[in-house]
Amino acid sequence: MEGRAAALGAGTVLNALATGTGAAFGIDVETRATVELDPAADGVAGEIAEDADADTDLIERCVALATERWGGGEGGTVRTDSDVPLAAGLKSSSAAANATVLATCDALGLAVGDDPDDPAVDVTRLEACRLGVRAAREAGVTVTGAFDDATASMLGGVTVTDNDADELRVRETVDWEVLIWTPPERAYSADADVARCEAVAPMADLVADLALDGRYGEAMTVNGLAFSAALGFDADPAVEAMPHTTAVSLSGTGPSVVAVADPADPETDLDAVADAWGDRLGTLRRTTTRNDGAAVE
Ligand SMILES: Nc1ncnc2c1ncn2[C@@H]1O[C@H](COP(=O)(O)OP(=O)(O)O)[C@@H](O)[C@H]1O
Ligand SMILES: O=C(O)C1=C[C@@H](OP(=O)(O)O)[C@@H](O)[C@H](O)C1
Repeated sequence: MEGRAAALGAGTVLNALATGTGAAFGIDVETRATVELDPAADGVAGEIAEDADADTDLIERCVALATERWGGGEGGTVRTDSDVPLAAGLKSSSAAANATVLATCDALGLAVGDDPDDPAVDVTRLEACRLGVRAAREAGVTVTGAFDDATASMLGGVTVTDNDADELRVRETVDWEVLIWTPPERAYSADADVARCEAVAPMADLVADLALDGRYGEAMTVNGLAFSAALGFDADPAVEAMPHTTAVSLSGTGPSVVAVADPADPETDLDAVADAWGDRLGTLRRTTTRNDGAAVE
């Protein structure tokens, strides 16, 4: 009983740590999971290809919760390999959880889809996403549950969510070119200074209003300024990028900064941003948004 799936990394439009309302968008950077189920196995053993010392609790819980819910409580193994850097603000935890839950469904021989009324669909992607969020809460890798990041990773496009209720408020497609700067340091969401984020709640409310109005670019840029200040990140990379982009923001609790460009806007120029960011330590990555989301492979 082997199953495989892949899920997306994502960038932030609105960090949910201030108010519980968040927004994010899927990008073309993937995490893949392979799950091998064995009814005789005692528990689940996880492995992360890029980092033998990283914490595998999240993906082990994802398999265990999924087999409890949709299978017969099988144990087994789970292995992820990922292009999403761990704890860099690009939603590695959401991508790993989503890929693992879908791979477990695949190993159980279940059909995954989006229409809950379709008799051919055993598990919807939104149900799978909520199970991954539950596992993330239990593993202690999240503050709010990060349903915003989880839905962007699972469904693709841009999503706006209420993370207190795990409710999807908006999902829309978005087509942007993307440039990401990831500094060498890491920032685990669970260690973020929540009180400092709550202090900028009036700005987060403004960002939510812009996002709910479909003004995702302006929302994202305001988010970046507010949360860079709250979390103590330098806003210079965002200021350098602003003249050449549709939007730019610190992603999640950092440290990555994500710049996006609407290809239909001749004023945007991500090459100019790459030049401006070129001397900074860390890595630069060019990609695009994705609107298809996670899938069984
Ligand atoms: N590829 C992966 N495979 C398994 N677990 C992962 C993977 N990437 C991240 N995680 C889990 O997510 C945690 C990091 O979560 P978090 O700090 O929220 O980072 P991010 O902002 O990238 O989601 C890790 O400690 C690990 O438990
Ligand atoms: O743990 C959480 O509840 C969250 C973590 C942040 O993302 P990162 O995990 O990318 O830092 C933030 O953007 C998100 O809205 C909520």
